[in-house]
Amino acid sequence: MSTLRVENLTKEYGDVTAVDDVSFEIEDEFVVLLGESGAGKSTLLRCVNGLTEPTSGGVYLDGESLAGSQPEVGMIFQQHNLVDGVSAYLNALNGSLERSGFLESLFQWQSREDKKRALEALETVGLLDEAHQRVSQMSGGQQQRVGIARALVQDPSLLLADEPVASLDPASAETVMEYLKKAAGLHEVTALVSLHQVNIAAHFGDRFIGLRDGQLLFDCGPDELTAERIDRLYGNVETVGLAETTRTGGDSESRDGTGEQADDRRVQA
Ligand SMILES: Nc1ncnc2c1ncn2[C@@H]1O[C@H](COP(=O)(O)OP(=O)(O)OP(=O)(O)O)[C@@H](O)[C@H]1O
Repeated sequence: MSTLRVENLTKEYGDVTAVDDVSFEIEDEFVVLLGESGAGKSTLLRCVNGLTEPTSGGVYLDGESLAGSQPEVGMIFQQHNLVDGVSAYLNALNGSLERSGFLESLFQWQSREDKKRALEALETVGLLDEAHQRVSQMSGGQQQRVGIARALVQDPSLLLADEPVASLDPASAETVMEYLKKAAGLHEVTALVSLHQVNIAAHFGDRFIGLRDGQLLFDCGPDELTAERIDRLYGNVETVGLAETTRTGGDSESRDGTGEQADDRRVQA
């Protein structure tokens, strides 16, 4: 397990501050990054995996600065980023490219260990029987599971996923999230996953970081993911029908240091 520390991270694009002085630390958890479109989720994840250079602040994995692309960081994208014309197995095996190198991957010089890892990763996401099927013949959910397998083959200590289920129907989205959470647990990786579906987030997250206009609005556990917090994040739009009124009587504190009390409505998973 690894510790990810994001410290005063800021990313500006001209006049737009996409990520605004965000700090948090996560360890051994499955953390969901919530926020509406444009809140800065993708930019934050891209800064963490080195695809985007922050304007200021830093990102550290186990105390080491994460600048530039890092093999310890596995990334799952919304659009799979798979090679359509080849099998699920070869796509999964491609994850080893991040560790071994381009030539080895091009000539399929991956080690026996890598090949074993690719099959194990496909088994983790329930696709061992489909290992030799072309990705282009698979459903969107299956393709995303291949994307998870590929990230696992990279043997990361930190798993990032940017809206991994945004383009899937609700049932497939649940299935993919189940496999993603299982994979993170089995491989003991810290995971940071951006989602905009609050109900799915509430079902799977161990912890929730809310971003609004690039700023950290809350950082809380499942008991503190209240409808009021979600309303503030989305402006009363997305929570219609999601929030149930339940009286908790709890007095838990938020982790964002505001000392704010959890209100008495919680989002139902
Ligand atoms: N390469 C870029 N150049 C200029 N502005 C950008 C760039 N990338 C993001 N932005 C801006 O930064 C802000 C945050 O965008 P970002 O994509 O990180 O948000 P998001 O929460 O991931 O939203 P979405 O889910 O729609 O991608 C937005 O105002 C966006 O227009």
